[in-house]
Amino acid sequence: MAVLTDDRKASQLLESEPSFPSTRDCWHCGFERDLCLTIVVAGASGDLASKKTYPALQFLHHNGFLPRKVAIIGYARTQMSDEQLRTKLRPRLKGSEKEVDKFLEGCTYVSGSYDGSEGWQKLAAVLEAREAKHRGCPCGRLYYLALPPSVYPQVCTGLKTYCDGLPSVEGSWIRVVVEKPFGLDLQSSEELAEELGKLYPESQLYRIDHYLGKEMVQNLFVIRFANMFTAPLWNRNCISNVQITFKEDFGTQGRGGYFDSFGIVRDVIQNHLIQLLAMLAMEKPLSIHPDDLRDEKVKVLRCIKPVQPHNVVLGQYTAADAQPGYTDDPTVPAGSKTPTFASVTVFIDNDRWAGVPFVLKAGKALNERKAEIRVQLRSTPHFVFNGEPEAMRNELVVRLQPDEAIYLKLIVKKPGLEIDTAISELDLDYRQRYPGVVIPDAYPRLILDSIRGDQQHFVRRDELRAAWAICTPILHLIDAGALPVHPYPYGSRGPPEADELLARAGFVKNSRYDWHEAGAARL
Ligand SMILES: NC(=O)C1=CN([C@@H]2O[C@H](COP(=O)(O)OP(=O)(O)OC[C@H]3O[C@@H](n4cnc5c(N)ncnc54)[C@H](OP(=O)(O)O)[C@@H]3O)[C@@H](O)[C@H]2O)C=CC1
Ligand SMILES: O=C1O[C@H](COP(=O)(O)O)[C@@H](O)[C@H](O)[C@H]1O
Repeated sequence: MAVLTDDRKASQLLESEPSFPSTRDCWHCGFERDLCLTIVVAGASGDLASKKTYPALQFLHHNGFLPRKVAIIGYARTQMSDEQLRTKLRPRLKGSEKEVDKFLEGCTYVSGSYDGSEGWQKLAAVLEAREAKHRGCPCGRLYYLALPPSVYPQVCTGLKTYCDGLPSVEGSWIRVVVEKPFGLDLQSSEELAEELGKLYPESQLYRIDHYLGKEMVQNLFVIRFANMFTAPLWNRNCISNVQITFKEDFGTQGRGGYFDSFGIVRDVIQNHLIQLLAMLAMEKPLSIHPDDLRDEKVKVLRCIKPVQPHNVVLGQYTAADAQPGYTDDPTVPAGSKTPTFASVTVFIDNDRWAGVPFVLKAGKALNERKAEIRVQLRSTPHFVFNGEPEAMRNELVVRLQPDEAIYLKLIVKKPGLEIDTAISELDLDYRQRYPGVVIPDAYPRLILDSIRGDQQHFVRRDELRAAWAICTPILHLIDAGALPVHPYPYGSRGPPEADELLARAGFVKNSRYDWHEAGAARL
């Protein structure tokens, strides 16, 4: 129970109890209509909160995905009034002024420290007062930590100690949402998990990896297990190699100070790309129950041996075409060797995948922004047609972004009188196939899942452990400066050594593939 020492403050807080003046019925929420939901955004004054958390909440609110009895309370150390918070958030929110105002009316702010008790007591008083007004209703409290992980233990201790007093109404719950990075290596991640685990059981912890909230990542599960044609192909007999690629066409843009202590392997590969790998390679789960799915992800991740140094290429971007190099960023320490590019090949030691290279590639300041999965099949044996048989390979590409698409490169007869071959494609372009359909961003989906209590797209502790186990030895070598970091110009495809690694993985690039936008002249 909260202890509030100052009665005057308590009555003020009670008077200012917020709620959304939403008239929209929450018909498709999938949770109790009566739920009194309070979302606490800890770290509300920060970047993540204003860039991602609040806009995602506004999206859910605007589209009727939040229950009617909902309030959003920001909490952070910065002294700010409710109105100042609203002014700060306003430019980040979308929609008409009326809609934005409606959302912001339900957003209030409490300031307090993360390590003391006073702020948490104030917050607890607000929560309890609000829930008392809705006596008899089940209450949900979503504690969203938009904060650096270094303060998670303090914040969770404060929340647990002072803000754990839920009314005893059936269906009431408390959930804690945390953001990566979850540690710097296996040991520090385990220590953090241990500390949080003492305060909140796994069932209450929602670890966000926002790639799991992307449309095409969730689609992977369906493509793999709802289609008959994928099942017989999805193994070492048919698949030659797999590439999972993340590319950004911009550098650290002033975030270099943060990035420099992590590097691209911790920033993108250990989490997002390994999660994609698990979704791509796991066995079919018993059911779509979150734990059945996560059990399978853990199993496949545990079959992956730690990354070997000879299977790694690292890079760091340098200035080119008036674009600054990584170390030109004033927030980056001079002479830093932190990789902004990495390509790593891993192998899955199980019956399905033994010997198939999975190349995980991530880089900043490259030639394009793109995230995709490329499954390259083996060449057809005894190729009786003209052309280079090695290069005539089927490829299934799942493009996560930009512009979601799935295409299968297919060998066809080149139209005409001769029997000649060409590579064409079966092409599912989401913009064309689903015109006008808005594909929601990852954050609204994941926040909605956490409100619904669905942990399917959140990282379980044993998954996290398995992912760190794959990357930790190589990270220690990188940290020790024991691996070469190749320079690559800003805006290029990365260091050429990465293409050599890809070639060693058996990838064959077919230079004859000639893609035309729909409607343009074809072969
Ligand atoms: N629905 C749609 O929108 C469709 C679009 N297309 C488009 O057609 C174009 C060609 O498609 P696709 O063949 O799949 O993709 P790309 O030609 O872009 O790339 C194919 C693969 O080859 C690699 N690669 C590229 N250049 C080299 C190189 N010089 N040496 C070694 N490897 C290289 C790429 O790596 P890396 O990514 O690291 O450069 C990637 O793994 C793309 O722009 C694609 O978006 C095709 C079909 C459908
Ligand atoms: O987690 C991170 O992801 C972003 C890329 O996310 P996306 O949804 O825009 O693809 C990346 O820029 C950032 O460095 C990393 O920390």
